Amino acid sequence: MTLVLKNVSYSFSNKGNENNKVISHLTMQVNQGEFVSLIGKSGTGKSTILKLITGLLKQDEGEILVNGKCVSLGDVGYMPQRDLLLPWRSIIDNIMIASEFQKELKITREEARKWLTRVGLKEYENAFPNQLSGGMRQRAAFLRALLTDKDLLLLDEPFGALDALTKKEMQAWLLSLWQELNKTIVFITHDLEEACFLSDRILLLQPNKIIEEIKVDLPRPRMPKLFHSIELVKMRCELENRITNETD
Ligand SMILES: Nc1ncnc2c1ncn2[C@@H]1O[C@H](COP(=O)(O)OP(=O)(O)OP(=O)(O)O)[C@@H](O)[C@H]1O
Repeated sequence: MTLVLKNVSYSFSNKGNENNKVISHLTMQVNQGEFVSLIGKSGTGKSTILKLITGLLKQDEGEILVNGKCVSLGDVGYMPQRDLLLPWRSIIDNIMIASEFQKELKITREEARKWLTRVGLKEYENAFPNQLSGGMRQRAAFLRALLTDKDLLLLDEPFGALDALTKKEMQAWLLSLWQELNKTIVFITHDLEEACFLSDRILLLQPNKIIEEIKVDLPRPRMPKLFHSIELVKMRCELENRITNETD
């Protein structure tokens, strides 16, 4: 599974107005099995890029190809920034929803329960989304995205609403699953440490719409103790400088 964006531009309104372009001549590639994070200040267009990849939005110009073919809605696994759990279905039924539509990777209720246990939601399988905290809903939505049979997963700040400890657990868990399930992941985050810890590459979107690439050469498998390593701390500082310098 290779994702390619070639010369992609998008404006929300006044189409064709150069000054209003949210995405301008963006070219990027994500290779099979890669973990790539998109970072950048608020409003630089990160979520818009994911919506373009899913097919929820259609680019004004350029091409978006998965394995050489144009993407259409439903080709990729997507966890949007707002969780979008179905309010009338219990948590376990929300998790099971993908299984109802896909041929491969069908999971049984028993398996779904095991997954819920792994994300600390065992007691909530029969609860409804409005009975859960923001962080719990986020974990359920994350699980739902993960348990699709799609090779490409687009995750928009999946751990944004989690407390620091749960977040560290979920990050380590995501890495082990990413390897186990051989997924390709595009991940949005504002947490620079998280981007360093998880990614093979980081794409930094600057407000001037230039995209910078940073390779993360930290060895794998990565364990939480890596957060305290000099290499990761240095990389985090460098990213922060690159983000702040841009507007200086
Ligand atoms: N539905 C919309 N209609 C009009 N403009 C929009 C819409 N959604 C986003 N925008 C604008 O497009 C730009 C990019 O938004 P986007 O949500 O992609 O940024 P982001 O980098 O993901 O931000 P954040 O980090 O805050 O989530 C912003 O200026 C935003 O105001």
